[in-house]
Amino acid sequence: MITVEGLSKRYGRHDAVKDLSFSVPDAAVTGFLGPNGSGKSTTMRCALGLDRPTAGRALFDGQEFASVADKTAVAGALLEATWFTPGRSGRSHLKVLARGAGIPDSRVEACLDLVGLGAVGDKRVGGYSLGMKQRLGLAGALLGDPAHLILDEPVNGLDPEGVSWMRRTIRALAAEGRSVLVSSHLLSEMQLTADRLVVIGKGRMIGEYSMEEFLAGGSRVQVETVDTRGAKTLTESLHGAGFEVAAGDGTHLTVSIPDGADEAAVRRAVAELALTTRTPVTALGVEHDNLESRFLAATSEAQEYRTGGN
Ligand SMILES: Nc1ncnc2c1ncn2[C@@H]1O[C@H](COP(=O)(O)OP(=O)(O)OP(=O)(O)O)[C@@H](O)[C@H]1O
Repeated sequence: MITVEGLSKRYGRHDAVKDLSFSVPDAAVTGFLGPNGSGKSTTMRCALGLDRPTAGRALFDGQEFASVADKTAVAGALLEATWFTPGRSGRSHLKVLARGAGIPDSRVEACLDLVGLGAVGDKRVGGYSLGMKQRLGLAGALLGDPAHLILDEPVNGLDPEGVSWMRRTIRALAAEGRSVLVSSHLLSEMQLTADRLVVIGKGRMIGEYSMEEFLAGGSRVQVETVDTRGAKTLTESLHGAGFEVAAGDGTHLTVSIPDGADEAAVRRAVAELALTTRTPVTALGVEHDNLESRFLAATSEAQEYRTGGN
């Protein structure tokens, strides 16, 4: 387990992260989410001792990384600015890392195969695509067969097949018992990859949740009627039955499903009211919040950089 305790990092007068506390349990994938500039990379660097926190600490099974003897067996990291010598081959890059850490060359071959670079291991890293570099970075992180993994934007630059491969690999690495902390801006992908979420904004904690908890509630029945008269009639009868209804564009209704309510029962109740009020309906279905809509709602106050007009 990785435990982050009251971590703060100040650059000059700017708090990059402030009093972050969360945990990254074993045998699970913990997604690390936050808008651009919210402090994810800073937190990861501080946890790994690559940056010195202004306050607080990160513990790997109770020990600070700086005081761990066998670092490669404790934590492996894939960070955004992973540096490669362009003229060196992927295999030779890993061999240099492995020798520095007293890891046998046989492990280099195993890691190259694991990330699917076995056939191109002798090619110069300078000729690798961004996706291949991400794979090589992951191979480097896995050399010491670490108990904990810290991955900053690992799907960055991967094509759809690569993204799906990375998801399966990350999940398999966690299933072997590792704790995995992974950041990504690809929220639909994160929804499929992570078991838990740590959400931050402007360097502060927003919350720590199971994926289920984060996505809970937030579902509604969407109804489309043929005309505005029907929509009005149905809205009135839904109100009469105690439902919360938001009107859409005249023929569209959104009926909230209360937290903990049986979705199918609410959908049936809406359909029955449409029938009893003789309201012709062209569409009726349940819609769920996804990670993206939940994330945007959770971090709306904490967006450091916004797109013009939004
Ligand atoms: N070395 C540094 N010196 C000064 N400020 C820094 C430094 N590193 C990061 N920052 C600032 O700290 C804040 C957090 O940056 P960080 O890169 O950790 O965010 P992030 O959540 O990883 O962002 P992104 O999602 O864009 O990668 C930002 O305001 C950034 O400008």
